[in-house]
Amino acid sequence: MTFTDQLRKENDDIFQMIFNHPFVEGIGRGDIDKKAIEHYIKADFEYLNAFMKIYGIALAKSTNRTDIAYFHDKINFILNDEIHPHHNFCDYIGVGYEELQGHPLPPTADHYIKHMMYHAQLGSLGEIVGALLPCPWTYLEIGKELIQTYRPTEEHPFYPWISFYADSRVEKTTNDMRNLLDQYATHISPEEKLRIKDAFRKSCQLELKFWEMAYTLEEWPSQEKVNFT
Ligand SMILES: Cc1ncc(CO)c(N)n1
Repeated sequence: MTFTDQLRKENDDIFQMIFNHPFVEGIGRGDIDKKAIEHYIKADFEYLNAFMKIYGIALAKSTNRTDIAYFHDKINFILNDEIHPHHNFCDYIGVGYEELQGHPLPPTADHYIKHMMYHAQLGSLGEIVGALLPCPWTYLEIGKELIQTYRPTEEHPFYPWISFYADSRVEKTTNDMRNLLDQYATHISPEEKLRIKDAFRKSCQLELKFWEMAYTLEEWPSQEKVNFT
């Protein structure tokens, strides 16, 4: 069993909770509260901005051209391709994408990006990848699960979203990241492996909580804004 097989197995409890989350099931059924989608997009636009910055840090810590090219491609993928599932949600709720950009992050999304940033700033390349990997991996499996369970056709309102994440490009992103981490894990200490496991599990938990954040329209206790950067 590879290191990432082991990570997947040890976190199967969370993966199953994600598949059974009412927001995720709502994508499959084709009905989600419009306010929840709006909340999701507002947070996810900023989340993906943070994700690209972390790819940039991973790129800076890379030691060979293969890894540099990988992170470069992934930034491009978020910038130019991952806007499509967002547009699918925006079209469904009838709100322009621009209106949903530049909003402060609710607590869970704020926590998630700071968790990734922590490993990016203080950890090894392995730790960064451990924190990033649940992002494509959970979405790939959500896409596949939804296809299997709901067999959506092109008439399904979220067909573009579901087929985007079930697609071979997201599968390749996940597999490339897994290969990178599996190779990395062949020459690290048991302590570092534990740090990577911790980073990976927390990201899985925060993926689940991100859906819950959108579903419950989570906000800070006081909405009074501080300066948002
Ligand atoms: C929170 C979150 N996790 C994963 C993805 C997939 O890239 C996303 N768009 N947002």
